Amino acid sequence: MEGVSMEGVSMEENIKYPVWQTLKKMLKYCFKADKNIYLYFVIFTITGGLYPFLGVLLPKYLLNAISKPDGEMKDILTIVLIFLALMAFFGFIRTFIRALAYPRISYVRLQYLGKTFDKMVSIDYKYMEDANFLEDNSRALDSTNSNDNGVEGVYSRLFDAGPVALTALGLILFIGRLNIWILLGLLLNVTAGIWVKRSASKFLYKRKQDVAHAERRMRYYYNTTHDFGYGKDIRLYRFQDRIDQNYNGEIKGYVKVQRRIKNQEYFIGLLEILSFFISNGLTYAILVYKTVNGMSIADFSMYITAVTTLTVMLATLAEQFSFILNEGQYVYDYFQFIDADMGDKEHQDKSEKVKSIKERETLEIVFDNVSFCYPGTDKYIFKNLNFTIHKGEKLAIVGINGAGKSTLVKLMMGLFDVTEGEIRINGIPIGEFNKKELYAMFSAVFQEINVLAYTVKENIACSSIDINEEKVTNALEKVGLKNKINTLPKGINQTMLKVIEEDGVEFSGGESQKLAIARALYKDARMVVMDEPTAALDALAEAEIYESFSDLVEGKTAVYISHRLASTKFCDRIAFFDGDGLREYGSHEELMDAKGAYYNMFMIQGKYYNEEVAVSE
Ligand SMILES: Nc1ncnc2c1ncn2[C@@H]1O[C@H](COP(=O)(O)OP(=O)(O)OP(=O)(O)O)[C@@H](O)[C@H]1O
Repeated sequence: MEGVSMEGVSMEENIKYPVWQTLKKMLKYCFKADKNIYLYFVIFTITGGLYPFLGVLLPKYLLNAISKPDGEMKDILTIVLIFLALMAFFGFIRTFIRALAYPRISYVRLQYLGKTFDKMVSIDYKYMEDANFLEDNSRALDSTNSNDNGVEGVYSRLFDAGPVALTALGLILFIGRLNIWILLGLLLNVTAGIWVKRSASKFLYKRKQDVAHAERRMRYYYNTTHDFGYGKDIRLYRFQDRIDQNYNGEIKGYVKVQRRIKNQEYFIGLLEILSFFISNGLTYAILVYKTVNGMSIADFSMYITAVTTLTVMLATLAEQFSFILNEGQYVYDYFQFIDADMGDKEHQDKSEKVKSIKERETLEIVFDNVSFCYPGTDKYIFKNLNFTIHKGEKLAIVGINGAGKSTLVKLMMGLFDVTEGEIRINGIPIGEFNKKELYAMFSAVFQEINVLAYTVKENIACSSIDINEEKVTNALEKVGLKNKINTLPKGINQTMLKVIEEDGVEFSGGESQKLAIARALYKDARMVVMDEPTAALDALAEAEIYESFSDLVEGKTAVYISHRLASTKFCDRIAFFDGDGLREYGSHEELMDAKGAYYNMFMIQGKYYNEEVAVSE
């Protein structure tokens, strides 16, 4: 695929792209999405294309009527009225059709935007944790975000270009019959205009990485100062000065990029002015010469209006054409982005080979000589890791911060691909599963909880159809949220968050965590993965979850990551990770007897609990 590196999905700074192919694709897409736009285009082109001719012809007819020796006021008025009536008629239709078509064009653009949503939620997870991913693709993504640029900009300009092109064509034939040099002068002017705009845009496109980089950094300051979440830390730790200081540095960087772009535009803009002078000089010289040699004043006036109108039309056409060329580039990036396989395409050959395991079969997961570094880094989080999570086993994963506990579960669930080695689920390498099937095997609760602006029951069932309300209520009861739900006016039908509905309910951190556990319970997948699921819970709620843990994971293989070592007691085995990988593995009793790293950590944590208990006693 031209210009796109599949691995990093970063666009090369290649400013060539297949314009016609891109436009053809856009036109086909528009036809599929809304055929009426084509009908409107035809009417708009005819009415809008004829309209300017009225302005060109009016002066000639008027001057002829006025200069007639026996000319009457009545004739002049009739001419004016006929022209005005025709102008009003064409003008009205043109404006009316445009008003009908534009919302439809916006609708088509929103369909493109919807496709980016689909894409973003189905591409491999590894892209979501890649800091450069959004930056590399920002122009492709932005191309669906505005009414003025990108997809909608190109459609609007194509729509508007119809009448302009029709008028220009008529006037070219009209003026061409009089004198070909006037036309050539005008064409020189237009070509220079297109060239100037295209050069400026190419330069801007080449700098797009710099611009996106500078904008991302600027946006960071906007987000941190506007996000309530940062408000407390910024005030209490006096981050204001630091923010000011850094922001001022960023502005300088941003302005530097903008200045380079504007300087370039300025220099090439001077050439455009030069071509304008040449073209206009030529036109006036030829028309004056012709009038001196016998052409009537009425014709002089008509040709001057025709040339002026054609100049405006060609300039508009040039502007539209350059705009389409320039913005089309971002639409091309958009298509490249949508069409690129980022793990979201079902492969014919792969789906034939796709393996699956029996419906309710309990899972066994084997890490076979697994090594892993995050994409774009060379630091190994694991090297030659070997261990097995047996069928039905409850494994606690504990260890120091940054040891790779969360990374381990991300690998196990296929969110990242291993760098070396293999992970197998019931003997099948995870790469051979269909991604949807793989994700369906896990009920997971993560450290970060994401509540969506849907109803409580939709947040738990993760669907809006076929919700088993009894199952929802049971899950809520098991995680201790029943009382909370009973206080909500609409119960499980209450919308969450205030982003969409004003009466949306906001849960506390702990309540959201309980909701996430309820979601995992409802999913009832074959394996349960809990990554710090009780970090935000109070001691009572935590104890309740601990007590009901066996019930929650009954008959399933389960992995429980926690810094609270008390949680390890209800697990069958413990895997202790330090910065160098898996350090200790065994049951709680075995590891305590071994008096190693786990024993030390357990004793240190226990010491403070015991002291606290002693003090309170
Ligand atoms: N997307 C990422 N890209 C690059 N490095 C990452 C990424 N996510 C995590 N890391 C790094 O991987 C290492 C392991 O992180 P991980 O979150 O797995 O540790 P953890 O054991 O779960 O830590 P904690 O106990 O603090 O939650 C850390 O050094 C972290 O900085």
